[in-house]
Amino acid sequence: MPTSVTPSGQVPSAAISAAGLRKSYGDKLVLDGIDLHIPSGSVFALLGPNGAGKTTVVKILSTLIRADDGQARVAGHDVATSAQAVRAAIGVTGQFSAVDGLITGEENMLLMTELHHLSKREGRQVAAELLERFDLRTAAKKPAATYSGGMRRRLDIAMTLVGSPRIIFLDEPTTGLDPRSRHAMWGMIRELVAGGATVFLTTQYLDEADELADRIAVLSNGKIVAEGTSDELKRRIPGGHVRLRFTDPAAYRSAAATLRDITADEEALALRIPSDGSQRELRSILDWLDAADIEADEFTVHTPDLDDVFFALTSANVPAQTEETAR
Ligand SMILES: Nc1ncnc2c1ncn2[C@@H]1O[C@H](COP(=O)(O)OP(=O)(O)OP(=O)(O)O)[C@@H](O)[C@H]1O
Repeated sequence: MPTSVTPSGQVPSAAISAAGLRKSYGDKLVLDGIDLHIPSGSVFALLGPNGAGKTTVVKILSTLIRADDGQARVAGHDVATSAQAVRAAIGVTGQFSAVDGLITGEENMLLMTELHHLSKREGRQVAAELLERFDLRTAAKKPAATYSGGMRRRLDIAMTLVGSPRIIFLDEPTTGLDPRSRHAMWGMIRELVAGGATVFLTTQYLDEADELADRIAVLSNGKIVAEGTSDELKRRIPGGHVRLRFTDPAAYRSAAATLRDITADEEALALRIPSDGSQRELRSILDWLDAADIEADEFTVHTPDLDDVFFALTSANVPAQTEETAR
């Protein structure tokens, strides 16, 4: 759901904004001019293949490293000149967890409450509430080293929430989790947003961005090559088609000879007919097959998904887009 306008018709303030961020490591240009505008209370997903620079963006925005060039503001503060104010407003869970495996989940939480200068009583209360909320109450007295990957990740996020940050960076929050834990994590992220937080998520998983994000940016070769809602991104690339599959090679050959504008896959005995998947087009394809007396064993409709978008946009053959077309 796009969140560019609130129900009252106002444009929400940006929780995170950036202009022209650049970063190199030695000769390697990692970020080549990144612009961002992320409204408060929304989920933004930065999507990109391994090594695209996602963590580097998170590190710059969370003041862990400095950009070589460009500006960024988080919670209204400049990351370069007001790093302390930025840190006070954000929570970050990264690929390198803050969880100490040698102490219990509860002790990890209490340590965090001390870092946030909460009183002992308040600290115990906040820790207990968060352990309960993240389904860790029964495991609270066990060393974190004995936790599963999903439990560890939940503890990590619970620790991040101790200071009630309004802006939360989640760097690949579900990498390595099993499907059940991933879905549980998605539920928790939705709860954070329902509570008013802004979430900046990095992920390699397209379904995760599709599920959670109001807006998605695709990072490739140091640039944002596309940005929009999941539906907007899917509309930008062709790829919709109807797939006909045959079991009888003679029927396949006869159909392949009769139909025009198709792509044939001889090995799979399958034909692809370009289509936008609309009811009108599907009806005319079916009429057309009937008229030609073609009976396929399988008829499937394929609409472009985020996978198609991702592969189309991050393929090495696709030239970088201009600012105008990428927005
Ligand atoms: N401290 C560093 N010194 C040198 N190169 C670095 C450093 N940190 C990151 N890089 C390089 O910068 C590039 C981007 O790294 P980054 O971790 O931001 O990518 P990513 O998109 O988060 O990847 P992944 O999904 O694998 O975590 C990579 O090629 C990486 O090797």
